[in-house]
Amino acid sequence: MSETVIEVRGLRNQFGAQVVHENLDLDVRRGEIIGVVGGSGSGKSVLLRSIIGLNRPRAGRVQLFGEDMGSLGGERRAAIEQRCGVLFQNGALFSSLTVAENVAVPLVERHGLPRTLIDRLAALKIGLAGLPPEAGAKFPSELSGGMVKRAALARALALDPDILFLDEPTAGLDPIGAAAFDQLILTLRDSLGLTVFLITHDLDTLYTICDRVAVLANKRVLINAPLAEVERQDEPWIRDYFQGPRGRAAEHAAVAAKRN
Ligand SMILES: Nc1ncnc2c1ncn2[C@@H]1O[C@H](COP(=O)(O)OP(=O)(O)OP(=O)(O)O)[C@@H](O)[C@H]1O
Repeated sequence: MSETVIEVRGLRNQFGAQVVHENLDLDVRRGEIIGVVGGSGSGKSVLLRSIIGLNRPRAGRVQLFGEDMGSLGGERRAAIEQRCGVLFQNGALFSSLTVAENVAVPLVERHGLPRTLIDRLAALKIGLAGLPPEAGAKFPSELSGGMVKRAALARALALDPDILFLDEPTAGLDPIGAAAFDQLILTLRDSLGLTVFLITHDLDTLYTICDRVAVLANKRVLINAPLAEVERQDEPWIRDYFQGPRGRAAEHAAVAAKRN
């Protein structure tokens, strides 16, 4: 079995009286694309933020690459954080910077590299994310929704991460744009050997690119397994989600795509 790169144990998150996670466990293996699903407000983004250290849990522990993030400090922690690239829900690009400048931000912050090298690396990442070279000079407001996602992806790839965290990357894209983005994630995983933690509501994404699916409900991960196994669970949320009309349509589309 492949190495576990993210290990979450006994996680508890609470805001005021609202308990979002209680005794939550999750394992993510090297090289897999894991799809994280759950109802709105079930705590998917809070889980992501807890794993990358932007949210301090009330209890439990998060290990990345075998290191306990709660007890690490300083340079060691920064070195591990650098191995994580994140694409936030809305892209979170700086609107006053061009795409190339946005992609350069992590390179400038972390490396202190010469400017010419930073510019070349930024151009490389822009290409990796499937954008044309001229997109580098544009501002986020000049881009389509799909291009904004790709620009944010280029920035997430800036420091050559081992794990890519994506929070609803295809939300707001048309079906063709969403399918193209899915294929890009798959290609990047295969070519760069990434592990991908992907929050999504997009059933097509689950059926086409995810190796395993983690379902968040009742404040914890109910199941973390290949889709075929998840679908068979007799649990109300899972049944409604996968056996409803949208779930069935996505399944049929995936079967038809594999046949062609
Ligand atoms: N910083 C915070 N302060 C207070 N409450 C918060 C904070 N962050 C998240 N929450 C609450 O935690 C719950 C889970 O939020 P989260 O954003 O993780 O949900 P989600 O599953 O990602 O939802 P969606 O699918 O709608 O994006 C929500 O009720 C949210 O309001």
